[in-house]
Amino acid sequence: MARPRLQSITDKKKTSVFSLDSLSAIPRFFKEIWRVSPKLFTLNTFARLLTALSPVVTLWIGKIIIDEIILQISLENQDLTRLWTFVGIELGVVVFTEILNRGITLTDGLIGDLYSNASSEKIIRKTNELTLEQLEDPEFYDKLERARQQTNGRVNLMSDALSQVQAIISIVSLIAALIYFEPWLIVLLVLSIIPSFINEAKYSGHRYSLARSWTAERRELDYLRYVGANNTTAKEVKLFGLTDYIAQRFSKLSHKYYLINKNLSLKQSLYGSLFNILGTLSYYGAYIFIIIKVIAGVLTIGELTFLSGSFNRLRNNLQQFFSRFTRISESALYLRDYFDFLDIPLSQETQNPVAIPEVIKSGFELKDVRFNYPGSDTPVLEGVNFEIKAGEKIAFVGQNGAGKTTLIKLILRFYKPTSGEILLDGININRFSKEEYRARFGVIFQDFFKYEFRLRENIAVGNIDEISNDPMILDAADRSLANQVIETMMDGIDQQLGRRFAKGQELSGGQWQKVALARAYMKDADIMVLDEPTSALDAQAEYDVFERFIGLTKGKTSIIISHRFSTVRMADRILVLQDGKIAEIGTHEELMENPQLYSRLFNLQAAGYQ
Ligand SMILES: Nc1ncnc2c1ncn2[C@@H]1O[C@H](COP(=O)(O)OP(=O)(O)OP(=O)(O)O)[C@@H](O)[C@H]1O
Repeated sequence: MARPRLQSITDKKKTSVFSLDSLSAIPRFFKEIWRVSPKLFTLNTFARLLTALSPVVTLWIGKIIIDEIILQISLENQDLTRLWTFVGIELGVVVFTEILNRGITLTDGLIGDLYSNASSEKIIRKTNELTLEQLEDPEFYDKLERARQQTNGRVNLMSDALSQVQAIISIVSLIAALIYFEPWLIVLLVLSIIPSFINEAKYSGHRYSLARSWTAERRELDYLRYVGANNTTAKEVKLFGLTDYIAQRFSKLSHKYYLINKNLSLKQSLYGSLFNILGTLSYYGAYIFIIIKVIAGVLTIGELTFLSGSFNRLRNNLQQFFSRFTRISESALYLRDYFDFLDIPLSQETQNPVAIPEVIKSGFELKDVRFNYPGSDTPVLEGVNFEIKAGEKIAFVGQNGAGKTTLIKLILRFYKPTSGEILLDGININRFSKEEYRARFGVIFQDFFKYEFRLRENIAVGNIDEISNDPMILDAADRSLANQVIETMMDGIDQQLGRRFAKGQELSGGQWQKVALARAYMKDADIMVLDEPTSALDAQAEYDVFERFIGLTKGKTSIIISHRFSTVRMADRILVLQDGKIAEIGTHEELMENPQLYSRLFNLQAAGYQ
């Protein structure tokens, strides 16, 4: 828990000037909103400007009407034309304002929806631009988390900020009217509002600091919620009776947050109510002041209603203005998180990339490759030297944690070696455009993702441009044996998979693996990388899959990771990794002749089958 505490201290520093500092993100925010829909935004702003003047106009008409009524009562020959005209005008203004208000609510909602969709899309796109290294870093992850949150907050921020502009116009017009009659009332008003504003500002700053310093814990809470209430974990949770454990862990942590938050809320409301009473007292002070003036004959009854109405409106408007201001500053802090996330610098794209050879001639060469995962001092790979010849099928074997998948991640450029280099046809792979380089690979990972989309999509993700190319998808399915899965589906290739959505069909582990393997066949890749592609397959399916694989990928460079030696032995050469170093390398026969790790592990597995 050391990190959050430290974070909250630094955040406090940051938020002490929060109200002005955070507002710097607002202009960019409005630019984004404008881009989402210039038409709706213009309509919305225009409607707000018009409604902003309605309070002072209706109060002023009200004053004229009351004075006119009093005048007409005192006359013998009454002429009510003027009176009814103003009543009519007031009605017109009220109806028009109501229509405008409806329009504002409608456009607020529409712009909000568009903006929230656009910002979610931006987050998805930005996430893709980040490296695995950045995404695995908890600090980056927290940023992502904070950017993802508050999507609704950002929408409210928009209507708050626009309402603020509207409020300023109303306030200025009401102030002008008050100054015209009684400038003193303004002084009284400002004095009564300021303490309440300071209170609001102070506590919303604290609230943000708290929320921010709890990002990591909130992530934990989300995770506990996911583990405790999820169809994929339900089996284990029930079997191991984990509900109480998870619920208690959740409630302990969430209650801690609740208590701190409650404390803040209590203080904020306590002081808030006190300062509100001050505002009410000031209103009555002003009211008495105006009544005395009316009795003294300085002001008319119409002016009394106008002034007391204006004063009250102004007080409410100012109070809302200030509390909205603090709300805006608070939301703007979250907005800054969102922009911070969008502005995370991307790792340098390869400058002046070298063209990738059309046909791979000599293959890969790893020269003295060493690697530690970022933030860790433990070497995962040490002094790794070997070649993968063009067209060769090489298998990586070794015990759990030996570094096999890591080696693949380096070859695929998810990470850069800490030292040493990886060459393709003699050129350092970092010199190729990352996108073009990766496009040459057909890959299935050990921890492939089960997209709860249609079966078609689950295969086409290997080459998403071909999502509508049924022959290609079916062909890839044939190669990976996923055709057997398609045959059993009610909706065939368009079967929804998983249980999350309606009509979804869950697959068995092996069926999922066949579907995922088809992704690697979705393009005519030069290099195939299969990281434990058959671990969930039955013995017959595994044999069939590999027999096909060998036949279909003749002449293609392939890397296979497997713990099954029956599979591994089909490779041209086998690289045995042990604790991040190459222990042995050679053909199956060569390695079997040496009484080392490979032959020991092979015999161990073979003995298990006897
Ligand atoms: N993202 C990561 N961050 C930090 N360490 C990692 C990460 N991924 C793997 N490691 C560590 O690197 C080492 C090698 O892991 P790797 O996944 O390459 O092993 P492997 O040989 O593929 O194992 P397995 O047979 O179990 O799949 C392990 O000690 C693991 O703890």
